[in-house]
Amino acid sequence: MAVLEKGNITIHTENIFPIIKKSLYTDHEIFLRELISNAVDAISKRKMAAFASDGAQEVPDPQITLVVDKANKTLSITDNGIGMTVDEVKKYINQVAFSSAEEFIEKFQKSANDLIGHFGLGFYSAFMVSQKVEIDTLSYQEGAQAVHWSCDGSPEFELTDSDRQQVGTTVTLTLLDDEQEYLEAGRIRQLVKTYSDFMAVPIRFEGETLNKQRAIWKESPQNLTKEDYLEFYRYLYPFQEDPLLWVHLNTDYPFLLNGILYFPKLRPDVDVSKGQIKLFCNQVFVSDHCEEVIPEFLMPLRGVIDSPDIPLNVSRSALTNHRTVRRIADYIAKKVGDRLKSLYDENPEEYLKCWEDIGTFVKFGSLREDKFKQQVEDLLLYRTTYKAEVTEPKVEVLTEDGDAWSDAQQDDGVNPYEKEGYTSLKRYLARNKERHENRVFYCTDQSTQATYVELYKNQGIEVLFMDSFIDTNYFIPFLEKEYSDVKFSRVDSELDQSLIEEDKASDIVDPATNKSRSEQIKEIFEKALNNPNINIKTQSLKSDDPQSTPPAMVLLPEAMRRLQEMTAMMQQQAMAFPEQHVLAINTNHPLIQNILSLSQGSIVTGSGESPSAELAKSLCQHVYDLALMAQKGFDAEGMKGFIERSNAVLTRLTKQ
Ligand SMILES: Nc1ncnc2c1ncn2[C@@H]1O[C@H](COP(=O)(O)OP(=O)(O)OP(=O)(O)O)[C@@H](O)[C@H]1O
Repeated sequence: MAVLEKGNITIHTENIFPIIKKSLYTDHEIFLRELISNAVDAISKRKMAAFASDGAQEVPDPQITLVVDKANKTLSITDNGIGMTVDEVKKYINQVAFSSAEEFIEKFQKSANDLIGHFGLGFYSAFMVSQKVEIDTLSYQEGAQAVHWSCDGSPEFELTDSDRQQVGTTVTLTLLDDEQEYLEAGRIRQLVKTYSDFMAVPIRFEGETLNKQRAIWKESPQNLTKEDYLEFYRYLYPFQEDPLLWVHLNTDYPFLLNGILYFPKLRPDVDVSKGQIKLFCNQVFVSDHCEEVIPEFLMPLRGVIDSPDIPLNVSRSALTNHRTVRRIADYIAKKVGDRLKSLYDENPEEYLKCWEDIGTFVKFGSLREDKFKQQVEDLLLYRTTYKAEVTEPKVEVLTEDGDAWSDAQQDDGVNPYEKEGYTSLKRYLARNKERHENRVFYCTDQSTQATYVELYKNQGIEVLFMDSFIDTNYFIPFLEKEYSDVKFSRVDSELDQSLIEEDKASDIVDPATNKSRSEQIKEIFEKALNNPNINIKTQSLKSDDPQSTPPAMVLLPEAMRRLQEMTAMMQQQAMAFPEQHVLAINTNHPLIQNILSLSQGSIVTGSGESPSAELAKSLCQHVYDLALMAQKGFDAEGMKGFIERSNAVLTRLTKQ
């Protein structure tokens, strides 16, 4: 074996080997990713060369083979790629590879462990785990001489002839004593799965192919089926529910970017602050966390993004401010918005199916990013008490920026979302302009606010259900800021003028006391409840059938309730029922009128109140209990009291 050359590798840093070995401590495992990537590159170069020679050269099926030799403590990576000539080894290994390693180390030393992918150390990363690295290679070029390069981790190398017959390269690592884990089959499999799963060349080890190879995000969306996307998702996130929808990113200008982002079905126990999107660079896995590249509000998404234009050897903080990265983030947000818009326009059924799950996400995005908000503004849906009937005439919406609605109209002229009981805010406001301009009535809890909703519905007033956490705590205040004329009132905050009529009871004055009936009712209740925190108001609810309206309702004024909600949220507690609240007594209701008569008919005796006055008092209490129950239900103590009082009332009523 002729020694072709012995020499020193030219390096400028004192000696990079100790640095490679020690400083890159945490990430030793990436050596395999780097060597496999080189092998894949060599294979595609060979393909290109064959292509250029118009098929004059035959190219074998591409393959990378990993072999472990435990006795000799070696791990080798063999490819049937382009190979290297002596001159190429001298140039690419001794010079190029080293100088890029040097550059990398310089950067690395500056930003320590902060680098996102530890990319670009390339071939020399092999020295992190090896006491000796050998290259055995034969170039594809005709008449090339196979060469053997060997280096023991000092800047000295040796280059000799080799008797290799097959075109390609084998890199053999004699592992350091404390790096023996890389002789374990399980570890090798795990590394290939993690980093090189989507490399387009089969990676063979102990008789099997370890990698999946197919990177569908690099393929054209036209060639992919729904099943392809689902299968890929299930592969990336096994044992998870299927995603709701996905966006295929595919651009080559002004940066190269491919990827697929999925909207998962969010489970409450998933921590969405930790991104689950995988970052790749030319199909090589880089990181599970790419918070710096993805806009924060897109963090709940899953999937893959792959871009060689994301700089990987800068610190994470530098990455956030990097111009290309910011543009990529904007691009991704825009594409997500576009996808939602097209689904909204083209497939209302599918959009609605997803809405309950993606609604929070879309709202959060709107809160966070103005551009995104503008994009999805008209796609935000609210469940409503209004339901468009197919026979109804089309609602004309006059919005400043045109009728964004028309695209979603269907043949029958009825908005498909309204047919299903959903509306946009714009449509709600337009529809109710005549009756309550710029007022939105909403409900946050369908069961505890059912009485109120019913009351509004019966009077033909439309109520929106805004019952998610984000609605009550963030989104309503946000919408009020955005649309400064619009005010939101929860159905139980006050009784809108349109629900009440002139209180006849206030006109009827009792000559004996000089008090109106309303004042008397108020007094009876005040006395019976004897609680200064309850502000009693008398009002007359509009209805053709007063018996069907509630006799009394507990009201929590909007501003006061919101303040309490906010305080509770900041203290991370559930909001306690406000001590101070309004009790609106419906003077129109027969029960209230009966209580008044009962109370007036009572004779005050010397020893206290007459039985009918006492009954009236108990009934007042009962009316209040029922109003409270309709508002919030009872706690244990409240329930006990309520049952006791109810039994007492019933006993009294059945006494005769
Ligand atoms: N298996 C191989 N077959 C053929 N040539 C190789 C092989 N491995 C390395 N080389 C050559 O050595 C050069 C240096 O490799 P190295 O991995 O250090 O850097 P790189 O691949 O050019 O860049 P990167 O920093 O992205 O890894 C390569 O550009 C290539 O020309």
